[in-house]
Amino acid sequence: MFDKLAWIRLPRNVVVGHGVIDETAAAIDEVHLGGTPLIVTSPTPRRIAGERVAEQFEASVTVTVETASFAAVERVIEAARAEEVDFLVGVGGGKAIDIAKMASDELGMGFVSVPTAASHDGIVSGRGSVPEGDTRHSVAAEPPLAVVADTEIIADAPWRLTTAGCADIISNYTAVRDWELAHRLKNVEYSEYAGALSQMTAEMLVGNADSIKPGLEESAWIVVKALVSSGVAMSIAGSSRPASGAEHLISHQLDRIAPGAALHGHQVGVASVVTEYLHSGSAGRWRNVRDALADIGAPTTADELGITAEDFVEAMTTAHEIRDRYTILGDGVSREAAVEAATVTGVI
Ligand SMILES: NC(=O)C1=CN([C@@H]2O[C@H](COP(=O)(O)OP(=O)(O)OC[C@H]3O[C@@H](n4cnc5c(N)ncnc54)[C@H](O)[C@@H]3O)[C@@H](O)[C@H]2O)C=CC1
Ligand SMILES: O=C(CO)COP(=O)(O)O
Ligand SMILES: [Zn+2]
Repeated sequence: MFDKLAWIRLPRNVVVGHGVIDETAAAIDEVHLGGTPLIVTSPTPRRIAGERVAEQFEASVTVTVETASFAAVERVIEAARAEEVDFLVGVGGGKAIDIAKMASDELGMGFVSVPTAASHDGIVSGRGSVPEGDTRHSVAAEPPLAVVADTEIIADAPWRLTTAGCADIISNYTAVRDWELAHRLKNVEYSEYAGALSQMTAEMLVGNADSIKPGLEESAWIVVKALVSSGVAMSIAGSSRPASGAEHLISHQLDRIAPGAALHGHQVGVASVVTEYLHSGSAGRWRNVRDALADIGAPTTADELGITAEDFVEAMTTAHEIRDRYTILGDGVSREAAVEAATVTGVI
């Protein structure tokens, strides 16, 4: 019997442009979501965008979250049930959006994604990324029915959030290499479409690096398009594999070892310099990854991340334990190999 199944869930409305925050209710109405929204946001995005979304509805409820955790997801679920809302809107960075999409999944309610920063490629994906104890889960979550990305708001956000989003995209190079490796060595299911889309997204972003500059709304436009494209690759794959390999495992480990030190995108970018070195050696493409990061002004060293050499090496040597995801880290790199890779690449 033919037993393959592809169930690809994509957003129906993706609205990107200047001032489109004020079209949020219209974009929601078009996908036939009605009633009272629960707006899931964090303090700054609430002020910048959450209130502008809320005022487009007769009634709404807002919950403010601070961290990506299962406890925060539970709190949102309880609020949604207590207030008898009809659908959820995530307004903010990656954490608020992840919490909203995971709560929506549990509640069986529609989800709408309103990113206020181009800092991560989870704005479209049907995945949530949450730490728990010693592990980091990549869980299936409700993909957005609509995405509303206001380039005016996103261009006004601190520039480092945009360079983090670029670095999250640049890390697709190594994520795809890890995925191909896992396919060859461990027979992990691989989608050529998703792999090619993810890699092409990184290539296009790097090709447009000259147009990605602070203060240009055009930059927000280019980066949001890339983040959407990368999220679609994850939806096609049905996993975060096209956009998350060993560099993400190292970053997730850094979140545990040095919490709050740097943005997710910046961490995965620096980590991808060393994982590219592990893939292709000293003559390989790690310089291209480093130069692409440097061109858009993202960190290329542990020091620029605010992370000590010791912590970075510890993250490299323990990252394989965080999740059952085969990558170039195999069953663990030795301390000597980690120090060598991080030193040759100038990361430490
Ligand atoms: N589910 C998925 O497929 C993916 C999930 N992620 C997750 O997303 C998270 C990283 O997302 P980030 O956005 O980097 O972190 P974040 O959500 O913590 O946002 C970073 C900071 O920027 C603030 N912020 C957002 N918009 C702003 C604006 N316009 N002006 C001023 N401040 C603003 C936020 O309030 C927060 O303090 C991680 O937890 C990561 O694992 C990342 C990529 C993909
Ligand atoms: O950050 C991601 C893609 O950029 C996905 O992270 P996870 O693999 O933890 O879901
Ligand atoms: Zn990421």
